[in-house]
Amino acid sequence: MGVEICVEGLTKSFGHQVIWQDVSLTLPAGEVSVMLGPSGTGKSVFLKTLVGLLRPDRGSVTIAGQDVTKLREHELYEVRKLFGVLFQDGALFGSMHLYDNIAFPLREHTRKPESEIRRIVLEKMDMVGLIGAEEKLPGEISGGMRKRAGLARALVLDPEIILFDEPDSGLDPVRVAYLNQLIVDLNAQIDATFLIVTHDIASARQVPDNIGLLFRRELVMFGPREQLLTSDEPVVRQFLNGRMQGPIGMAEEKDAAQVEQELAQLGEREGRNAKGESGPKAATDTGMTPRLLPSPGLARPPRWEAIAKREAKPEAKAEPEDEAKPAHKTDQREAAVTDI
Ligand SMILES: Nc1ncnc2c1ncn2[C@@H]1O[C@H](COP(=O)(O)OP(=O)(O)OP(=O)(O)O)[C@@H](O)[C@H]1O
Repeated sequence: MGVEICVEGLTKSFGHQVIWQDVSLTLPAGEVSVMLGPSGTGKSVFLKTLVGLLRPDRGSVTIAGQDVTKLREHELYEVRKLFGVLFQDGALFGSMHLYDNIAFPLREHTRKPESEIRRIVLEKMDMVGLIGAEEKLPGEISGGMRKRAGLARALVLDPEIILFDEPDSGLDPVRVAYLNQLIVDLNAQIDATFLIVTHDIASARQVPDNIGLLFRRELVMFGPREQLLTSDEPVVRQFLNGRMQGPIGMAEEKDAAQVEQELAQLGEREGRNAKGESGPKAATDTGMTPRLLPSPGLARPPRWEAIAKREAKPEAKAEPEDEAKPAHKTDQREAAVTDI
């Protein structure tokens, strides 16, 4: 299960406001990818464009041989069946019990008998740890439970692709940790292609196979997790370390002189020069974070062995030919598999 999503030269604007341009990347089938970026850089717009809810100005989104951007409404309806989407608040119907909320897509899109619907709903509720909460209303449960109910609903049509829009927003750190484990376990079980938009750096470091970063109306970088975690690109380093020094400002971009001065000061502390290039002591915040593994007893997808080997020798990734490049200029997956 799981299908590849191939995005090429995608540009989206609203009126004169360009949201992002020339975005190219491949979300590999069955893998987990995370999209990061400061607020307002168009991550949600990107998700909506993948599902065909928004039309781009230029470019293509190829899924299972079809360019989503060119499809008519009735064709999009079919392609959307490949997707499960977990919206920020779970997007549950407030007046429906969880059971009916989760059964909703099955009743809307299939002709399955109620006995079959019951089997599927209970199976998905079990997967997200919600057995026993069938009769609860969304208003009676915690935010974490609402997210899990939204996830169960996203799963009922057995999607090949699951999009998560800030699944961790509004959750405490412990609930986020449980949710991350659930995401990793689900991916191991159903092997669908996952794309997660998040602001939670700890999650972005541990959960995905691939990370992308949107900034300044473009995709700064997209590539395997270890390449971004060890990258010297100033925007990537600033974002993954959640600090003020660097090109990303409070509300807008900073001017070049200010960025240079900040990075020089930071570099003095960490042994790097103003461009962010590494010196002997620069490893402080570019280290690898251990990957979150599926729970014991879950079979790991076949790609895990290759990824584990690759990550076991991240120093090999630091060599120039293996460096993550701006995603629209090179195919990151080629670089990713060179030493597997
Ligand atoms: N339908 C729309 N019409 C006009 N502008 C829109 C529309 N949808 C989004 N935008 C604009 O696109 C920009 C990007 O919005 P988006 O919600 O995708 O950002 P984001 O990166 O997901 O932000 P956050 O991290 O804060 O959720 C914003 O300036 C927003 O106002």
